[in-house]
Amino acid sequence: MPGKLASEYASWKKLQEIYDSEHSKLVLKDLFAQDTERFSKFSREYSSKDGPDVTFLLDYSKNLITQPILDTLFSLVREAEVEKERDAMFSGAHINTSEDRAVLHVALRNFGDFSIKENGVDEVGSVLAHMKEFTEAVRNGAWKGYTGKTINTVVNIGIGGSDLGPVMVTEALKPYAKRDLKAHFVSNIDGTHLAETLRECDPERTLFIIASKTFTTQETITNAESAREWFLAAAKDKAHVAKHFVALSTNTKAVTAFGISESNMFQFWDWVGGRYSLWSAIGLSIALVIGYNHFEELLKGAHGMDKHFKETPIEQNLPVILAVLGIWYNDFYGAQTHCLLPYDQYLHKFADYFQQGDMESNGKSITKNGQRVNYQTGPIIWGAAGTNGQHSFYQLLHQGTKLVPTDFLAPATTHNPIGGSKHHRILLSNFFAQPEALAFGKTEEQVRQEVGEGASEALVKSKVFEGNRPSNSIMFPLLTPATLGALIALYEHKIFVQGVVWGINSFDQMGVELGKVLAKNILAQLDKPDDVKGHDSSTTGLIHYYQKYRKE
Ligand SMILES: O=P(O)(O)OC[C@H]1O[C@H](O)[C@H](O)[C@@H](O)[C@@H]1O
Repeated sequence: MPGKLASEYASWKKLQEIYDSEHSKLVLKDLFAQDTERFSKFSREYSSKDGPDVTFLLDYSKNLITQPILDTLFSLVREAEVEKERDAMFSGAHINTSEDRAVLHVALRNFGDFSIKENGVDEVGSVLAHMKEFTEAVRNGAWKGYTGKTINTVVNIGIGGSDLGPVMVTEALKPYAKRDLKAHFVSNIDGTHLAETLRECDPERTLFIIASKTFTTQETITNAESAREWFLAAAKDKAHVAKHFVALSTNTKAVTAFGISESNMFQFWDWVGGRYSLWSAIGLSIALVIGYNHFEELLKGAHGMDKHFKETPIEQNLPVILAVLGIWYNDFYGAQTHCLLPYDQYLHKFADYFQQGDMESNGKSITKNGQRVNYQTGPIIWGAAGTNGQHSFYQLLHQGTKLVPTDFLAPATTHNPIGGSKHHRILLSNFFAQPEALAFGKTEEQVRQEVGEGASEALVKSKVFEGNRPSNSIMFPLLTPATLGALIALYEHKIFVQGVVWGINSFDQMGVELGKVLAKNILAQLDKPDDVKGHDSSTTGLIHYYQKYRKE
């Protein structure tokens, strides 16, 4: 039942018993040796039923599980009524209870399959049409700047969900990009971010996209105001702002008060969470860079995964499978983190994106019913594009004291087959080798044979790989817009399933508020040492140090 403590479910208790009595016997080397069918039992191929072709393989055989463990994890999902909650989400029920909101990113990419009732859902099509018309005009040069020149640079000003999705996707889909349209993303309030970006912009040919769901975010509004000042220093006349500034927001009043007319505004709705918003008007920079048709493919790829999630029985449901494996490590093995390792340079922002997607969704400790959880919720998400990580943090993955469950992702084919795909074969050999090394390690006996007689015991021990470190591998033919859409939706729904099992609300973000309030108070005290009041001695000391050394 949504909001119930997960530890009260019978299957949770059973999982604890299984863990206590069996975990020392769960050794991947033995599990594979005992069952030659393990890969075919614990891997699944996804294929989209309609829409653009999407297919990928999820291999979860290198996990510390047996069929009975998996079955108990699926029972947990049933006990937590995940399917009921999923259907409630898809129907438009207000499952974001603390904010009394629906959660309908699936409505942004619904191509007629789900009937959803909520205010604004019937406007999705017209906003998409507006995005299509606008992006085509900018890309084909019909949209002109204030001196009659075409746009060659877009600057998306936004933060959090109004930044990370567009950044990650435009990077991931660069092969589809219009190369003569440069895209920049300014998020940080640090003036350096905007200043360094503006150095590369021509006011006559730059389009600023002010992306903010609330249109009250301090960083975004301050950056937008400074960008407008920079623009007006060249353009002089405020009337020219209309040709160079557009807004993506739910807050029409604040947008028009900023000086952007409603006709230059792309609307979305309060049922779109910031970290689930790249599918909405927030994706305008994506559509500008890769073209509207490719943006639509991205949406369709995600929609295919939505249908899979909505219609597939729990045992074959890929987001559910990823979710329960995560719960197994997080709550029974005590793993603190989850690592995302795409072996694809284009996906180099994938982990950054899901840091917000997962940690802002499931980094909660109070259930929907107001109880403190007595188990771990959302993991710390981190990662990097392969093979870079191998030369930095993989040491800890292989021989450190922490259990780090990992997801490896890779395309079979590269968009850049330089050297007859020589690079790609080397990349993939690493993608295959790392999970193998993590799972099966290297025994002391093997090390002894290698180092020969006379090697010190310490040296021998230091070269042993214990193995038994779990991972998932996801492989797809090529990173296309639709494939990326499906992969993002796969992880979104995984996060959803985990949130329901843990009984928390994955769709609010109360934890970001306190710091914002304190910063506002401190900002008003920064000028004079005498103004610094009401803080602990550490905070006071830090502010005084700043006041001693600051230069305007
Ligand atoms: O889009 P905005 O309203 O400007 O919000 C930008 C971001 O700021 C907030 O602090 C939230 O924690 C994020 O979920 C959100 O994506």
